[in-house]
Amino acid sequence: MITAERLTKRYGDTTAVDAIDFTVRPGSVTGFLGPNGAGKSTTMRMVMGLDHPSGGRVTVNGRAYRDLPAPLHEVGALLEAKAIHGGRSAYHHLLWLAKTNGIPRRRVDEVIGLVGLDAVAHKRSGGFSLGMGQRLGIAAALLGDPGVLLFDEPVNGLDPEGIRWIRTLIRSLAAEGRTVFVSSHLMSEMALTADHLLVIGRGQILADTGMADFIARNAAAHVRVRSPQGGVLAEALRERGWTIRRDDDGALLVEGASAEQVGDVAGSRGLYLHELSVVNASLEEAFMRLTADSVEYHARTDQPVPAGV
Ligand SMILES: Nc1ncnc2c1ncn2[C@@H]1O[C@H](COP(=O)(O)OP(=O)(O)OP(=O)(O)O)[C@@H](O)[C@H]1O
Repeated sequence: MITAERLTKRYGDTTAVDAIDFTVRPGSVTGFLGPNGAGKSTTMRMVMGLDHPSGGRVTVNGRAYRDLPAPLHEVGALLEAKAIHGGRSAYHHLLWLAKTNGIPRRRVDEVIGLVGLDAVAHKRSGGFSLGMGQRLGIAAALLGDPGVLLFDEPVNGLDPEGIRWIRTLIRSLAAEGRTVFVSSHLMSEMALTADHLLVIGRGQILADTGMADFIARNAAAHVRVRSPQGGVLAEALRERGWTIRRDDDGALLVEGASAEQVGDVAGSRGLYLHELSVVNASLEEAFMRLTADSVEYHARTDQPVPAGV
């Protein structure tokens, strides 16, 4: 369990983390979402004792990181760009970590097998691909068999096979009853991985809720309809009081109506339809709506359709 109470971090005039309270619970994957610069990495670094809070506190299983008697057995983390001595092999890097933390040598072989690095374990890690480097970082995080795990952008730069592997691993760690806290900018991936979400914007918690609940509250399903007479159809739909937007390919996105209602309006005007479907709300849409005010720089791409198109 990870608990933050009034956790604060200031860098000069910047308040990176602003008196936040949250609890990350065992047995499920908690996703940590927020725009660039929201304070995710800073929060994770404070959990791992790499940054000192300016105020408040954060604990792992009730203790601050520096007070944990055997930290590697309590919490493991894959943070951004791990500094690993490139001249060392994966095996020797892990063995050195194990020795300095009183972990038996056989556990090194175990974690190497677990992350699938057996074939390259004795090669210099300096020549590792991004994916192999991530696997090595995860092996190090798992070395002490900790009950709490943090992953900061674990799928950054990975190929689809690597992404799927990490997703399966993260889900299985939570299924074993561990506390798993993971940040990612890949919304589609987060939607498949996390059960619970903690959303941060400008250093403050914007949402702390279950995945399904978050999407239902912050985004609505809509109807997508495509017609060769799109302009006439848009006008007819707008007359019914529904909000219409135009998708990149010219399709109309209708909010507040069912597919049947949209089809009936088209039918009553004798308009042809080339497509009519319900689009379920996505995590990405919910995230964009919730954090719109927390993003420092953003471009509008989804403009309402002007009247008369
Ligand atoms: N060492 C530092 N010195 C000064 N400012 C910092 C430092 N680390 C982070 N910040 C600032 O704190 C804020 C939060 O940064 P942080 O890296 O925690 O955000 P993040 O949510 O992880 O962003 P990203 O998604 O881009 O990785 C930003 O405004 C950042 O510029």
